[in-house]
Amino acid sequence: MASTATEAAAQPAAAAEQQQVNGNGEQKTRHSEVGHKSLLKSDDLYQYILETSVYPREPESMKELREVTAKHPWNLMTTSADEGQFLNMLLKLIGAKKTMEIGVYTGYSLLATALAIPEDGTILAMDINRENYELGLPCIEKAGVAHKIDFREGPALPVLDQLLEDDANHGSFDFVFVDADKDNYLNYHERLMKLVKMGGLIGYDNTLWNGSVVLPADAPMRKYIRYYRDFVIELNKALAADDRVEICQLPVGDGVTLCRRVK
Ligand SMILES: C[S@@+](CC[C@H](N)C(=O)[O-])C[C@H]1O[C@@H](n2cnc3c(N)ncnc32)[C@H](O)[C@@H]1O
Repeated sequence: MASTATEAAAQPAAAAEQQQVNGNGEQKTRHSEVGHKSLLKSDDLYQYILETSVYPREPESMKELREVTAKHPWNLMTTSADEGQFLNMLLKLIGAKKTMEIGVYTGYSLLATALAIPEDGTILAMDINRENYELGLPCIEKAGVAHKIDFREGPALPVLDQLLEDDANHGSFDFVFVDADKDNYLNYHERLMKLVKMGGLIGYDNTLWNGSVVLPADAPMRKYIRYYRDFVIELNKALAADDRVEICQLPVGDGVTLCRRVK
């Protein structure tokens, strides 16, 4: 179960050791630390993407929500602006109408979704914490898209089980974004495979888990990174072996794996 407090304790992306050869031909170890959680390990390149392609096109309401979130102590949990732009484009491309989000926090990915779906589109949004959702809600209301959102406070798993009791919900969702407790992703997956329509998409966030998926088990890692690392590795293997979905793992943000239901 994710602890928001421990997630909040997250520091910027992990420090990286780089081997470099200096002018005298000597091997040198350079210690570098990037100040963002994108897996693109260059501040300059990442900033270039944000400043060239993301911020100039970011809707005003998303900018406001990002700024509100930046003042919150757990702000490292938020979906990044480039990932928000990606989700918004993806939802438009697939023409998503009935959607779901597990893990809302202050609502940046939720607003990216709400702005992408049509006027009569819906988002069933779940989070154990309503307070954070309410922090971003004024920006969502100002954008005129709050009517699309059905927010449920509490753990997501029982809500999914409840949905499954009604046959009408089976195969009915166009898109689901999962960005919550990593130790439950496989439990979500089994349920979502029944709730998402054939050809529908599930996006799992943080599937590269701060780069820790390729670190040796005994490498130094922050406590919460270590705790979820094995769950994320297990998820990635399970999704790769699951013939009910086509998959595509993208190095956007902290890694997003898209699953398209085909069975
Ligand atoms: C990484 S944040 C979500 C970020 C969000 N998508 C955004 O764009 O800002 C993870 C969220 O999952 C929520 N969460 C943790 N466990 C949960 C559970 N069992 N059910 C629903 N939400 C949960 C946390 O309260 C937290 O707000």
